[in-house]
Amino acid sequence: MKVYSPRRDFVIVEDYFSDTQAAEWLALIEALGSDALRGFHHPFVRPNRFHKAPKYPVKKFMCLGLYWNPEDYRYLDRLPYNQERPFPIPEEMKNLAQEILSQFFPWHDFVPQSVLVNFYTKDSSMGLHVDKDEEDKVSPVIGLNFGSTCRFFYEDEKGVMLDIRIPGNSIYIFGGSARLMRHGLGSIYTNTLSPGSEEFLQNKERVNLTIRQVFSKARA
Ligand SMILES: O=C(O)CCC(=O)C(=O)O
Ligand SMILES: [Fe+2]
Repeated sequence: MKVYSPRRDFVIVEDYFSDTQAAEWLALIEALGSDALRGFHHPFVRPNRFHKAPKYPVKKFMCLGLYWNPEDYRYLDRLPYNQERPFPIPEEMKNLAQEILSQFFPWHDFVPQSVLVNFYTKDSSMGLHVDKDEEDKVSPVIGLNFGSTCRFFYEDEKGVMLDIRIPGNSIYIFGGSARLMRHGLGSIYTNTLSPGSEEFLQNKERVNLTIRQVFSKARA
């Protein structure tokens, strides 16, 4: 494992997952993602003044727990396109989040309420943005990364945009003074699949999960 902080309150842990662990997480994501009603889909996004037929920036997407609606940026209990309830966040993923925080980030009462799963391919990227659709804007965001390495842009303490490479089998956490930093995704590098993902992902594919607390007070 290699632990480092590109800026204050932004922690990256490379080689966090072994190849067997990565394969187990990817098998779980594939199983959930292949469900026709609640699994991966390409979300609708609203036309805007620049794009008559905009596309969501990743190939496919799903949520566990609360659904983040890419159309209006709100969190929902049910999928807006078929009124199903999303899959709940698996217990082992909730436990993983607690374990990650206890090891690498000083935060105690984190309640995972939504997991956004983004599936990137060679044409995917994600523009600079701030994760600010959560009512709770202080609980950290935990990212799990599998597959290809990507270029990750982030804002430092002075507001300067910098970039780093985020490989598969790594995690990142941003909270505290980094919780509202701007960030975005650039290119995905070729021939960088991390060990354990070969069975599930092709060259230039990447899966990212972000585990979030959405509401300020845990909901029953
Ligand atoms: O893919 C990533 O690492 C980040 C995704 C992201 O920024 C988001 O879903 O808000
Ligand atoms: Fe984000």
